[in-house]
Amino acid sequence: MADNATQASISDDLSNAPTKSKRILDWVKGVAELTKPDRIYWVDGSAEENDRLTQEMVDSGTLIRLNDEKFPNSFAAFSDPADVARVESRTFICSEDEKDSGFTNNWMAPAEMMENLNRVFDGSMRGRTMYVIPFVMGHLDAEDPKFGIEITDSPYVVASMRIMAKIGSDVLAKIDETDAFFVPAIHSVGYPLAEGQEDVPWPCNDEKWIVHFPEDRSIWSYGSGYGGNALLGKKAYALRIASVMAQDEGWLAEHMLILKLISPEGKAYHIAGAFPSACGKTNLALLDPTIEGWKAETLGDDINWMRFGKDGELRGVNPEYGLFGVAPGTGWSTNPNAMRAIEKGNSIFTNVALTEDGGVWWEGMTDEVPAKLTDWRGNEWTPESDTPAAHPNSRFCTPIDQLDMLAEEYYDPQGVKIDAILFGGRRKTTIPLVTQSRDWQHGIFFGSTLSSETTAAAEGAVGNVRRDPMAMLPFIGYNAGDYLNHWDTVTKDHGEANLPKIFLVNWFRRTADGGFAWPGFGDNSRVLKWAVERIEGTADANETAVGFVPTYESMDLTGLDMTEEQFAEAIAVDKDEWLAEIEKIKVWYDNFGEELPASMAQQFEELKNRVNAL
Ligand SMILES: Nc1nc2c(ncn2[C@@H]2O[C@H](COP(=O)(O)OP(=O)(O)OP(=O)(O)O)[C@@H](O)[C@H]2O)c(=O)[nH]1
Ligand SMILES: O=C([O-])CC(=O)C(=O)O
Ligand SMILES: [Mn+2]
Repeated sequence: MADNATQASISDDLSNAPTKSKRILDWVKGVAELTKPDRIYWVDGSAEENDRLTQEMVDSGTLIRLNDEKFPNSFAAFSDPADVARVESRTFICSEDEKDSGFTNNWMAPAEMMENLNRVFDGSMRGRTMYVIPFVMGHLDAEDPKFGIEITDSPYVVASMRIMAKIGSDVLAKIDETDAFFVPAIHSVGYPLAEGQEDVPWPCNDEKWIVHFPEDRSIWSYGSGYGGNALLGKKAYALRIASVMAQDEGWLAEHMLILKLISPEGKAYHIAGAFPSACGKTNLALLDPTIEGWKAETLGDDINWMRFGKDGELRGVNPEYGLFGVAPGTGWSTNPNAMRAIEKGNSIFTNVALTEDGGVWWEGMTDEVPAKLTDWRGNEWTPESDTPAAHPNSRFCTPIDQLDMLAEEYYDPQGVKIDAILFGGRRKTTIPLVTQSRDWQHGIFFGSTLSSETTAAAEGAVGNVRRDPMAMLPFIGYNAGDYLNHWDTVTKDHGEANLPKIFLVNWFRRTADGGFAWPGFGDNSRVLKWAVERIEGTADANETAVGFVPTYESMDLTGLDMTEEQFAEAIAVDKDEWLAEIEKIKVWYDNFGEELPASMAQQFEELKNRVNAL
């Protein structure tokens, strides 16, 4: 399109915008002047619009429509093989002062970063449509709704954001009506099209920038179309920017699932759990308890915004509308609830394998492995192939209300009272199956020293132990020392009685012969039962140097073939392992320097003394 004609069409798109807000129009206009798209499209969020956009993506080869009988209204997408996960090395927190970003984040001075961004975004949307997506994280009728507007040149992002957040006309109307603050979030895949140039199914750029400006609460993302890099309501807003808002406003934005566990007597407990990416949040959130009479319902599988209620209790809300779950390992035997939700359709799968009858498959979905598949790279695949059929970080993106087990409190803007918090990671050794903290401070210590072997959810080597405080290492939008301090100060005045009990869990410990020490998945309900019985004061525990672990008798192992010796292996506290762990914690804590809260330094000293006395 000639430049004059493009400009005319852009000004039409602006004058026909569904908002009269000068603030929004000026911003959108400015982004269009920089990125130079062919047109601007205002996303209304309707089903008709989604049908149109997904059909366009089918026609252009970005999406494959799945067999409608097996997966209605569902699509598969395949990313560029170099764009398969969050890119932590290219993720920045650009505070004015470097100190406010801290050692866990990449930093660049805002002015210098803006020079970069102005360079890469200049003309980055040429030949494309610029979509404007108004969205809200959490409830539209919350007391203080958290709005955002994402500008993107990726229709895949529009369709995925529609699943993950509440988007469209109602949201824009509410922003207008209340003149509300919104987080401006700008995303470009960084693949402009020259006149006549043909597009590729998954446009992206080798150069990537995932940038957050905490002071003005804005987000710029360039070069990737994938997951947390591109769906900016999720990790970028609901964790990185929200953690900064939470620090200012006195609440907590956390990387946690929220589960409602109901006892045989009908008493409900709400359990939050912070596990690093690909360490079991979605699976626990969709738990199918294996113990008689206990039931579970889901509130959230990834993000938990916690505020203090009027009676001083800590309440949690899930700000998302969809599940963005790791596909491999999600199957009929491990997670039937996810499978039932997925089968209802309305989903986008990314980097899974395709079956011959127009369905999808991934490792662990069914016990039987299909004889022939098309793998995530588009190659023919058989069980003899030596690469996985689905990428290890392949994902299903599915509306959360398709879960049969969704708790009714999911719809309550006040959220639920959190009774327990679990911190968990993936550790082959050292960390017992479950440990209750000695008190609230000791629980924060659990979180601050949380560690896990790295997974495929982020680029880089898999399997190295790294510290991941509160499972927030890649998501704390400010100085990590200030973040630990915020956990401490924001909860200080509320008293142990109002605060949740804290537990450290490890579903991934290995036995001497290399197998898992604990069966995991639905059997994790046994650990949750023990935890709520600890809250009620009815379950026994042994006090160890690292906290309270269950006695063999106190853990309900009915129906499990687990001897006392095997259980002892799962909960063992080994002096040599802990001496080594203490050394590693020291190295980790040294990073904080002056910023380490005194209370955590003290917890560390106390742990050291207890372990040395073993
Ligand atoms: N052995 C074992 N594996 C588990 C258990 N729970 C989850 N997993 C596996 O861990 C992987 C990731 O699980 P998810 O529940 O998707 O992890 P997540 O924390 O939601 O991941 P993100 O969405 O990246 O934040 C899958 O391959 C699961 O099969 C468990 O209890 N035991
Ligand atoms: O953000 C993503 O791409 C997916 C996700 O949930 C995570 O990595 O924790
Ligand atoms: Mn998940």
